[in-house]
Amino acid sequence: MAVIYERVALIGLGLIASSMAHAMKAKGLAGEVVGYAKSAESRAVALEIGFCDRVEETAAKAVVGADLVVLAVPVGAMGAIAEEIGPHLAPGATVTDVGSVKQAVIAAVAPHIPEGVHFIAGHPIAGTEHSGPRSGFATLFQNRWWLLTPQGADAAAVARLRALCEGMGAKVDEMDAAHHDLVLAVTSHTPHLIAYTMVGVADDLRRVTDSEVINYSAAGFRDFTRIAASDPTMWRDVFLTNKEATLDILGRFTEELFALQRAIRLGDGDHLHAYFTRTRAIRRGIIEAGQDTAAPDFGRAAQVAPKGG
Ligand SMILES: NC(=O)c1ccc[n+]([C@@H]2O[C@H](COP(=O)([O-])OP(=O)(O)OC[C@H]3O[C@@H](n4cnc5c(N)ncnc54)[C@H](O)[C@@H]3O)[C@@H](O)[C@H]2O)c1
Ligand SMILES: O=C(O)C(=O)C[C@]1(C(=O)O)C=C[C@@H](O)C=C1
Repeated sequence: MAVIYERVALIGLGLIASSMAHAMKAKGLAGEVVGYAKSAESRAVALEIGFCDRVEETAAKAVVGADLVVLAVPVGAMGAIAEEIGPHLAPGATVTDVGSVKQAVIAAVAPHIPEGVHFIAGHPIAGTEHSGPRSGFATLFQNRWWLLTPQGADAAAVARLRALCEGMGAKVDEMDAAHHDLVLAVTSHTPHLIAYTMVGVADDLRRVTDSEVINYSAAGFRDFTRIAASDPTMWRDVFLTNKEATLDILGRFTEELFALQRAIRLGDGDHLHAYFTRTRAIRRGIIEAGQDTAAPDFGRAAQVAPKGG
C-alpha cells in the first residue's frame, strides 16, 4: 500500500498507539513513526520493539513536522496534551484522537488546535483488557469499526484519515459526537461498569465462597473478569467524561433489572422466558449481520505489559 502520511506522531504509546504503529508499518502507510510517552521505559520499549522509528522526550517535540498527530492517551489527559502541542503543529497537519468518548475530547482539544490544522476526532471500536507498549498488535483493527466524528472538518483531510484507518483494516463510519457517546454508553461503557460490579460482588463474597469463585469460574463470569481487568485510569476517565449518557443507560438498566428481579421473586417464568427469547434473537441478528468479529489474537496480547507507561 502507498504511504498516506509522511510523518505520524503518536502521543501515548499504549495498546492503541502501538497497534496503530504495527499496522501502519505492516502495510507501509507511514513514512516515519515518531512516538512520545510520558515514561522513559515506554519510549525505550517502543524503540526496542521497533514500532517507532524515533521517540522524543516531550509531546511538543514529537509533533514537529508531523502531517498526522494521534492523541492516544486517556480521555482525561487529552486537553493538557493538546494545549502543549498546539503551538508546535505544522500548518495543514491533521490531529486525531482515539479516545473512547467524543464530546468531552472535542471540547477539551478543539480550543488548542490552531487555524489551518485539521482536527478530526475518532474512535477505533477495538481493544483488549491489556495496556502499555508491549500489548499492541498489527491486526487489532482488522474488520473492526473506526468511528470518526469530523464535525464539519475539511473533506479532503477526512478522506485521507479514512484511507489510513481502512489501510489498517478497519471499516469507517462517520457520526455526530453526541450520538457516538450515547451508542457507546450502551455497547461499551455500561457493559464495562456491569462487569466491574459483578467482579466486585464476587470479590466481596470471597470469604463465603472461599476460592471457588476462581476454581470453578464459569464462562460467563470469566468473560466479566477479562473486561474488569481493563485499565483503571482509562475507564475512570470514560465514566467521568461520558457521565450523562452512562447515567441515562444505567437508569434504564436498573429498571429492567428490577423487573427481572420481580419476575424471579414472583416465579413469573413466562416473563423470564419471553425476555431471554428477545435477547437471544439480538445475538443471532449480530451473527447473521456478520458483526460478531471476536476480539482478535488474545494469546498474543497476553504478554505482560508495563502499566501506565
Ligand atoms: N484499550 C481499549 O480497549 C481502547 C479501545 C479504543 C480506544 N481506547 C482509547 O484509546 C486511548 C488510549 O488507550 P490505550 O488502551 O492505548 O491505553 P494504554 O494505557 O495502553 O496507553 C496509554 C498511554 O497514555 C499515556 N498517558 C497516560 N496518562 C497520561 C497523561 N496524563 N499524560 C500523558 N500521557 C499519558 C501512557 O503513558 C501510555 O503511553 C484512551 O483514550 C482510550 O479511551 C482504548
Ligand atoms: O474487547 C475489549 O476488551 C474492549 O473492551 C474493547 C472496547 C469495547 O469493545 O468495549 C473497549 C473500549 C473501547 O473504547 C473500544 C473497544
